[in-house]
Amino acid sequence: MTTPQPETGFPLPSLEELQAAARVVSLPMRVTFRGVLRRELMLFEGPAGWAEFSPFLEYDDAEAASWLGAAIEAGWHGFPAPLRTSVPVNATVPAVGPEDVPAVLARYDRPRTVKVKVAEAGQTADEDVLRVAAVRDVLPDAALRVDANGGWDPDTAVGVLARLAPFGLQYAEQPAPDIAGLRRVRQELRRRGLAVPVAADESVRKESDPLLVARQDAADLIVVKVQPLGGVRRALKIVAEAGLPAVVSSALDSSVGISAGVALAAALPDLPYACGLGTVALMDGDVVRDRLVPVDGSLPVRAAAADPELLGRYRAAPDREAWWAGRLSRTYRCLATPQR
Ligand SMILES: O=C(O)CCC(=O)C1=CC=C[C@@H](O)[C@@H]1C(=O)O
Ligand SMILES: [Mg+2]
Repeated sequence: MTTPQPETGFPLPSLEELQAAARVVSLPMRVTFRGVLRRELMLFEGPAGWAEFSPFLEYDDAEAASWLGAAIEAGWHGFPAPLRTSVPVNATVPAVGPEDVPAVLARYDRPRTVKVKVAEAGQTADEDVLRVAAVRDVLPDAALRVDANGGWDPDTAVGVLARLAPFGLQYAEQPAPDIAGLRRVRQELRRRGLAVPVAADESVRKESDPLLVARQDAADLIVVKVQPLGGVRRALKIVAEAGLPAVVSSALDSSVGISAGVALAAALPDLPYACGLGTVALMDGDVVRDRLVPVDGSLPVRAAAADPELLGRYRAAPDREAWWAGRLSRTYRCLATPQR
């Protein structure tokens, strides 16, 4: 172990130790999400438990560094003590056609909250409205939220949210690409008397300063994800410093990564919203036998250990293992010698 790193706040195992503990898998999805039908990820078996390192393939090494910090926390240091034994989660509906909405929702056991993806590239506002309407038809009493992933400009966001507001929206996640856009959407929604709170996701996890959105009063709440924010402890600190309500969400992880999200949700002093941690239900394969799939709208707070047979079944092809080994070495260097 090294001395505590400024980036992570805790010592790092050596690269050789990480390499020896690493496995790479490719998990099939049931439905396209973020444009992918397979989720590739690296797992480590560390002394404190199983850990996931799964930055999306297009991320560069500098962006992936905080994801590796989160995995090292999970595998080598463990999580802070939980304050609760289960956490409420939302169902997630990808940008599917309205006819596919009932089948997606059927994968979830009694959801009370649903997040619906909107503003998908190549789709129209009418498609968003039809998708949200289809969810409302199936679940008349559920809390509904939408996630635009920054896909609208501020004017479009306000226009489409005005059409979606009558369905009853708990909040709109990242309705515009940047902090200035979020501020404008928030102000304009208020001016028009539309009671749709604005949540920041990419404007927290992709900004060099995750607190900027709170300081600039650009959102009503923040979405926090363990891997991009560098671990459970760092995410807890960001939430405390932001002073805004937080929603814990996934990065489309296997059950191992989801267990870290659950650990964060379990350790937050306040958990006012259901967590976006139900995404294992969208996957067709997992590395854990007792998968962290929501039951009766919630997940238990517990660790998740990868199973040797499943690791073998979903083992990635040799060229992909080599790619991940290269990414691990480069990302480790970024983490051990931070630029900032
Ligand atoms: O929050 C949820 O309900 C599920 C997780 C989720 O939506 C996401 C997971 C992974 C990558 C992101 O594009 C996406 C998000 O934007 O929140
Ligand atoms: Mg989001």
